[in-house]
Amino acid sequence: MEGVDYLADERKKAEFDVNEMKIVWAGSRHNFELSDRISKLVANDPGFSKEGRTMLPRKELFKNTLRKATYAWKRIIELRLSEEEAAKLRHFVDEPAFTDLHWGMFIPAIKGQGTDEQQKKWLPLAYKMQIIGCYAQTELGHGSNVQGLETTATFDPQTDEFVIHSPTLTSSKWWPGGLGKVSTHAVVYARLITNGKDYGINGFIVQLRSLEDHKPLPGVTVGDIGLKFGNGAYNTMDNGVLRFDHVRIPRDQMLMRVSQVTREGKYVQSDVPRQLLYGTMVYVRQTIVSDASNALSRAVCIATRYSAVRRQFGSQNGGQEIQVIDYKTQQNRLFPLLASAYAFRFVGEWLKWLYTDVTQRLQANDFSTLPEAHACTAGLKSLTTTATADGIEECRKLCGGHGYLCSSGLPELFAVYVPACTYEGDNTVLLLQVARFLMKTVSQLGSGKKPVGTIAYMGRIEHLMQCRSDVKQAKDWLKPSAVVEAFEARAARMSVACAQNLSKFDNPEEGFAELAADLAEAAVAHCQLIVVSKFIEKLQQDIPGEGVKQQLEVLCGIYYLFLLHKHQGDFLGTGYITSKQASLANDQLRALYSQLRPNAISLVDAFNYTDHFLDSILGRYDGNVYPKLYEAAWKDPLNQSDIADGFHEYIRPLLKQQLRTARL
Ligand SMILES: CCCCCCCCCCCCCC(=O)SCCNC(=O)CCNC(=O)[C@H](O)C(C)(C)COP(=O)(O)OP(=O)(O)OC[C@H]1O[C@@H](n2cnc3c(N)ncnc32)[C@H](O)[C@@H]1OP(=O)(O)O
Ligand SMILES: Cc1cc2nc3c(=O)[nH]c(=O)nc-3n(C[C@H](O)[C@H](O)[C@H](O)COP(=O)(O)OP(=O)(O)OC[C@H]3O[C@@H](n4cnc5c(N)ncnc54)[C@H](O)[C@@H]3O)c2cc1C
Repeated sequence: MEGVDYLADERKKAEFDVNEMKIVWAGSRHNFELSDRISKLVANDPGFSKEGRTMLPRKELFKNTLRKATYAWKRIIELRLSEEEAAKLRHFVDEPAFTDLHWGMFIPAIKGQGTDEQQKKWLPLAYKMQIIGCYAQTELGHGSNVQGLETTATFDPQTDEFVIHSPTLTSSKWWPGGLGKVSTHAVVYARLITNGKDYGINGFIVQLRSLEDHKPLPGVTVGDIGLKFGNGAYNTMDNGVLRFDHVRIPRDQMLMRVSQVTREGKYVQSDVPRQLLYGTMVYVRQTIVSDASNALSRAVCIATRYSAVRRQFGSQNGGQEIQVIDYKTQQNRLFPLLASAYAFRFVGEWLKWLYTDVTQRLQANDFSTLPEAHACTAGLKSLTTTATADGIEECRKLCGGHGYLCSSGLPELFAVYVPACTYEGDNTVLLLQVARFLMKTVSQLGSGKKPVGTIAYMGRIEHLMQCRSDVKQAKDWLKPSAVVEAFEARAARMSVACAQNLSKFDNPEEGFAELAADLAEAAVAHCQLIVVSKFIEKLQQDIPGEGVKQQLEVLCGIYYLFLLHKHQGDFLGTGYITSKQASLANDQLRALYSQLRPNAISLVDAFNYTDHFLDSILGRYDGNVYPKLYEAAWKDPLNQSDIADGFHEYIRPLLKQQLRTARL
């Protein structure tokens, strides 16, 4: 029945002020009001409908995305939306498109690596979308190893130009989003060669297509790389291939903030570190962490609502069966994901602060916090995207068979999300960057250099190497100090063990390669410590709203106790806890699940998602699942006629043949 809220009873059980929780989730009242307003604007506009998206063939799907992106731009102009509002609108349109790369990477690359003059020239064009750009770094042969890129940019002093060239097949640019069919320009990463010397990778602004007829410019070969995983999903994006045949660009299209080439062809390295060339990646990794909480919370919202609607077994005397959310096994799979969504939200907020801080310092030529910012963005990107991709798939399973239907929203969400584990740095490669940072920190411990920020705990290494947990009863695991010390001791001991093993090798690089799996685990332990600490720090703030803080305390407890349970081997193996203390942690975890249960639906309501954004029958706000599933099935193209296309060619002859055989 329309208009009935099938989850109303669940909502009545809430022990906290949901509206206040919405503000905590959004980060501020301003953010909440902004998201609320723009998400409704998008949901109520038929121009942004998602109807039938997963059924469209590629060409139509792609054209539909172009239509939506252009329509979004039209609305942004008509409504005079600010930059912040426009970004929100694109977010709620919820369809990967070339605009993500234009706004998310092309513009940031010019801002971060261009000189003031270059920014003045290119940014106004890009802001008005008079040029459309992408980020062309990865090649067919190299993605993770940026220093291994092969495209060349050779300076020609005769003409004051760079010659951009793809010398081999493997040097073809491969993957850049927005490149295949849309971008007019790209920031291309190529080896800078001048006076016969190779100075490594640098960014160059290169025009690819005519601004008149959109044809590729002479020397440019460009196209789409082909269909990707999933129905609809990331196939709305034109990930592209690009080859250059001696394409000439003016010298001033080399992005020159980090290094310059003079009119005479002299290479000049400025006093900013070369790593700033990787700055756009650091920026995007930071945004990916916040985005992990968006994607995970969506999946969790669907699985939680459906788990309250779905009933299986346990009916007595014809009464109702049990809601599957009441099974402890369902809670043990679902509630840690709900807690993780909140945990990633808060660590994302903190990371945004860290990024802003490091950016301000860089502007003042203070590069001291860059290594930590790199380690944090790389490590947290890896940790949160891995957990989110796994979490979305778990949510699909939590919804049983119906989760496998596209109308559940989960298959497409997974297919769109899962490449986040690979793009912007493969998750294992990024963990090894964190491990390098940790090994460097451990090796400098005796030098008098005090570790600060997220590795400050290493400064208490002597204590952390020998302390033992003092937990005596289950509720002792609710003490923040007990928890933080447990995660610190585990991370510190795993890092020190790696460092000790590394010291047995004559060649440190060989040792690093041999011990890579252990090093990646130490990096995970360090990153989990950051997430746990930031959640606990959040709880030390003043949080208004009846019962809000208490709910967050429950979620925080579930997040760290679930990790402790899952990684028991690390905590026991490093000798910080006993098996009795591990078992007490598990007792406390179960108790927290019971506390969370009545609040589960309201905790996902606090995400404030519209049904348009969720795009899931199982996750509908009103819980009216079965009639809508039934209705949706009949919309499938296969059901447009009772007799299937192909019946006369394939099924009828079969049946006839069976009849003949039967008569024989
Ligand atoms: C709202 C906006 C939304 C936006 C959404 C956009 C849509 C998203 C859609 C998806 C779009 C997807 C788009 C895409 O996918 S774009 C393509 C993304 N590609 C990658 O992420 C490639 C990953 N590879 C690398 O980053 C490098 O090759 C690595 C790091 C692996 C090695 O590197 P390298 O070969 O150089 O060697 P090294 O390890 O000896 O390191 C040397 C030193 O440099 C330091 N170092 C390294 N890296 C950084 C850094 N970044 N900042 C600061 N420092 C850094 C490092 O600590 C070391 O320091 P030290 O030990 O010597 O002190
Ligand atoms: C959907 C999508 C969008 C993308 N968009 C863009 C874009 O807009 N612009 C752009 O430039 N690029 C883009 N990329 C490319 C992306 O950044 C790369 O694919 C990514 O950096 C991984 O590199 P790779 O493909 O070379 O993986 P590989 O490095 O080849 O990874 C293969 C395997 O090798 C392992 N491995 C590699 N090196 C090591 C090591 N040192 N130690 C241990 N294990 C290792 C990895 O863990 C992985 O298991 C996109 C990719 C995807 C999937």
